[in-house]
Amino acid sequence: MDITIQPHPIGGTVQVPPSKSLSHRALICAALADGKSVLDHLLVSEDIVATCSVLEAFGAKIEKLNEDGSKLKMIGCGRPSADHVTLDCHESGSTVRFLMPLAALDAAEVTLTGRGRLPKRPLEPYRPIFDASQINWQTAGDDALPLTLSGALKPGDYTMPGDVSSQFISGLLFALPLLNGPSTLRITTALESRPYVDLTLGVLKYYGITIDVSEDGRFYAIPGGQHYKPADFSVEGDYSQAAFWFAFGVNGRAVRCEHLPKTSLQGDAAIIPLIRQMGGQIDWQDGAWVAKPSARHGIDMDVSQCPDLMPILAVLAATAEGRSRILGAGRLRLKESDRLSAMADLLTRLGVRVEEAPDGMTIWGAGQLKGGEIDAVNDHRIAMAAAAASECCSDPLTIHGAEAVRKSYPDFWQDFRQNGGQTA
Ligand SMILES: O=C(O)C1=C[C@@H](OP(=O)(O)O)[C@@H](O)[C@H](O)C1
Ligand SMILES: C=C(OP(=O)(O)O)C(=O)O
Repeated sequence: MDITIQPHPIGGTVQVPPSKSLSHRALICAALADGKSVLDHLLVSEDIVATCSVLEAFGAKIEKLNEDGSKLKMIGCGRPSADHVTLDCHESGSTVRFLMPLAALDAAEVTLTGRGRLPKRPLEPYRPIFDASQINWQTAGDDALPLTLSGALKPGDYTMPGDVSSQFISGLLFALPLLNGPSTLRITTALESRPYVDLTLGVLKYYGITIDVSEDGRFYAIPGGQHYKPADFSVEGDYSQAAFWFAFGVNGRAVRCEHLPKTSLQGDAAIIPLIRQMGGQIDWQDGAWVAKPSARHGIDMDVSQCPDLMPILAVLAATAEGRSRILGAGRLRLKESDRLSAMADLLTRLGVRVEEAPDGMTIWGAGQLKGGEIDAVNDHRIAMAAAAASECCSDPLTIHGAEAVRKSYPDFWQDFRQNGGQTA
């Protein structure tokens, strides 16, 4: 789907969609509990559909309690039991990494498949752990999806790099407590995207799972024989998605983002101090964050703990005065697209001077951007960052592949239009 945007200031009030990360976690924990949990204000998007379909293949039962499925009753299955099934993880890195250890919990044979770029995104950090459990790991020879696993995950003392994806750590934290003995997990590098592991620990605790973690987040002691306890859960708004609206607000007219808590375990809440550090105005007003039109200057930003913010931070840098540097972004090349090269290409096409590096980029603020055509490269965050950039374009901007937003924010273009976006 192509969308052509006539540049126009964006402003108004937005109901921020539910957190994708928390929606995945609440669904998984409720599915592993032995009993009924009511989950409310869940995100409804392609990635969440993927997680729900795998959880149902594990034996969980899902009953929608409203039309779009944002409220549902989960009848948990306790321990997953999936044998000789194919688990379609769509394009969701969270789904495949969170659920792979659970799929290998018992001596089952399961095949995991993926779509788009998912088969190319790393899975090998799990390989030594699965090999240690004598789990048979069968692919077409490139460690990628489709992947067939058979065998049973065993308790043990495991190690894992912390600079590929935090999702591998979360995946082990979901599964290891269910084993019949204790395990430990030691992170062998710096831990990046650590807030996501903290998010996992928080939801696990809410569902009755206890894990001891060291101060630096690089050592986990996981008692076995634990049971998830059913619990109702209501999902808070998504700071990763709110970030796009904050950019609209500081570059256009004021934007009020509702359904966000003032503080959150979500790592992308870092967008607020980052915008303020640039000189942008964002205030907590009557129970919501309000981003207001405000000039900004360039800054240096380390995104190693908040990688999903990189696309919108690149746009905020391009529309600020002076130079900005984005650092700690090497892992952005491993997402739904190579986001570093995608954003360097997008901004260059819009007339911005960008210097790309292996793990980041330098951006010279251009104030006003040119119009033109860009490709969302099948990446929801690139599509939404392009929309944010369009607000500062002198001419219309056409986005090819704008439908990519359905992965995490299916109503994005509707919300965009409702807040002043002019699209053809
Ligand atoms: O655990 C999660 O919910 C996520 C972790 C992050 O991945 P990495 O840990 O690979 O950075 C992030 O990019 C992704 O959108 C969601
Ligand atoms: C990378 C993302 O998600 P996932 O890893 O779950 O595909 C994202 O939402 O930007």
